[in-house]
Amino acid sequence: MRKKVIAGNWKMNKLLNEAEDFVTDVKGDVPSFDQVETVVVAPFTHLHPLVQKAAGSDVKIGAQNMYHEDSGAFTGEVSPEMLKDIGVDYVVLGHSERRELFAETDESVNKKVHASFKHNLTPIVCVGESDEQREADQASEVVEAQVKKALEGLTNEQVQDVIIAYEPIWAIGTGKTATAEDANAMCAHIRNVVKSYANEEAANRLRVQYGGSVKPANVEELLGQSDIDGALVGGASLKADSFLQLVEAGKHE
Ligand SMILES: O=C(CO)COP(=O)(O)O
Repeated sequence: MRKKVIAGNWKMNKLLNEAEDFVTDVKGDVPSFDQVETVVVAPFTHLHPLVQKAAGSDVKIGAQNMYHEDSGAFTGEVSPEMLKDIGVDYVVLGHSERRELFAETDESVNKKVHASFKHNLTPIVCVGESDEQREADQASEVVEAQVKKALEGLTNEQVQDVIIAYEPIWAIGTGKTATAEDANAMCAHIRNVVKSYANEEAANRLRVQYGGSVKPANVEELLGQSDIDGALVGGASLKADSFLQLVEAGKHE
């Protein structure tokens, strides 16, 4: 059985004191790491203080992006080595907002995935189709191409530690959620795509999250599906009480 991962992607929200208060509020109430992985994915400026706030608790901290090189003349970028150095454990890669607004490509995501393994960061790789692509019946192939490129060149040992977040773009921040059945079908498709080039065991261990308007009211149905192993949550992760409800729903005994 795959352990669920509930990750709150704050995007560009919260000032430092609000972020610290949030972690202080939730850290005593989240289930143990053995029951569910709880990740707060925060802006770069907040990462180090949040790692310190979360120390000794079951809350892990993730970054929203990074560059693929260790160091050098890359003004404005943050390296995987820097993230690891301050105690960050996860990194979200290829979010649709980064693909759309900041020219992130499947190639750059693949480089970053390799860099995350070099520095022992767990990558949360985002994939998902647009409204137009879904309307044109291209969702499966779009997602398949994104997954194949993102994971290109990984070993089976690495593949099993990847987290893929299936986030249909039309469901992000819109209040529209994919039906639990549709979301599950795409998550199962993703696992089958992985099986076509990694071994069965690695593909069965890899976790696939759903993201897009996940909230306390729909999380249980989504997480109850056979191939949905967690959630990547924007809006509903910003308040401590709703975030805790989401994490609680991911818990197994
Ligand atoms: O983009 C998302 C998480 O990465 C989803 O955002 P919402 O939960 O606000 O729809």
